Amino acid sequence: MHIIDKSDIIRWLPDRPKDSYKGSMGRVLCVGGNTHFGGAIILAASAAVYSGAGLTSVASDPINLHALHARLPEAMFIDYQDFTALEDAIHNADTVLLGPGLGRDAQAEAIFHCVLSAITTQKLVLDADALYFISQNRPNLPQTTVIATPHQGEWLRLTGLPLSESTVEQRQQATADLGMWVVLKSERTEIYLDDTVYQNLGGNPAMATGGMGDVLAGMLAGLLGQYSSPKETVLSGVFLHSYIADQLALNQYVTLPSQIVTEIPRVMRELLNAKQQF
Ligand SMILES: NC(=O)C1=CN([C@@H]2O[C@H](COP(=O)(O)OP(=O)(O)OC[C@H]3O[C@@H](n4cnc5c(N)ncnc54)[C@H](OP(=O)(O)O)[C@@H]3O)[C@@H](O)[C@H]2O)[C@@H](O)CC1
Ligand SMILES: Nc1ncnc2c1ncn2[C@@H]1O[C@H](COP(=O)(O)OP(=O)(O)O)[C@@H](O)[C@H]1O
Ligand SMILES: [Mg+2]
Repeated sequence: MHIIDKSDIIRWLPDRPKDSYKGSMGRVLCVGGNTHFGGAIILAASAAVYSGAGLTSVASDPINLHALHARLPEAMFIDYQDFTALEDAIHNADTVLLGPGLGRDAQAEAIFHCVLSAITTQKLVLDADALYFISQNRPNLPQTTVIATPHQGEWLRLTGLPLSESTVEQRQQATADLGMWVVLKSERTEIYLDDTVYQNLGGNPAMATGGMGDVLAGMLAGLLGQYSSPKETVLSGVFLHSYIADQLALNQYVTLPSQIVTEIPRVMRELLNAKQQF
């Protein structure tokens, strides 16, 4: 098992090219947020925007429209019940995040299948209720980069393997069977990328707050359109999420997911400055 190394993260950080424009910095679509869990998709979309994504859209229940725009006017909005608009939005994106706050009812299931079948080349991040539907239905996945971000409960539901009573080799095999890259979240998050496994040593108990995983999923989606290597992106996103949380925990008893979001641009700048000093 490899340990994620800060010097690699710094080296991999993309310089924002001088001729960058919004269309070249990643087009992200975040799908989720039912009438109860709008906060989950708003946090994820905020994390994508603050991670530097050029264009971010949210496909959600219309009840979340005003809250989204009050928090994040940078995001565009689609009613996720309008499948024609949803499919168009997927085809206009280069990365899709599916699951935070989606729910598990029949409407959520229909949206889940609509997104899976509309994906062509888009990279796909699956979290929360999208992972629930994967574990229930075992659908065919699109032939593109697919990244799942389960917590231990979601991992158990997906694979039947309790984290504490399984070996790395068993988890590697289970990941290969799933046919996705897996970010297995815990206090020592493990990242399963094909035949290589990484561990992230960052993170702390001040992160034990609802919405913290939604922010990680949004960061991964936001970064995927900016890095050239998806593997480096996943490792960088996991590292940055916990690195920011560890900085905040020096002065805070608890860290709010939205506080991680607002720190992302500053910390990425700090690490980019370190890269440019070499
Ligand atoms: N602001 C919002 O709108 C927010 C909305 N959210 C949305 O809520 C929806 C449901 O998501 P979920 O994660 O709460 O539910 P689920 O998938 O059933 O997992 C819980 C089960 O797993 C188990 N478990 C074991 N180990 C665990 C671990 N380390 N971490 C966590 N769980 C662990 C756990 O065991 P227990 O705690 O009961 O012992 C329990 O049996 C989803 O749409 C999500 O996006 C959230 O994102 C928060 C912010
Ligand atoms: N004690 C802890 N130590 C390190 N990281 C933690 C701790 N508690 C939570 N986290 C991190 O917070 C995130 C929680 O994700 P998740 O359970 O999906 O949250 P939510 O669904 O509420 O958004 C993961 O990235 C996990 O690694
Ligand atoms: Mg979660």
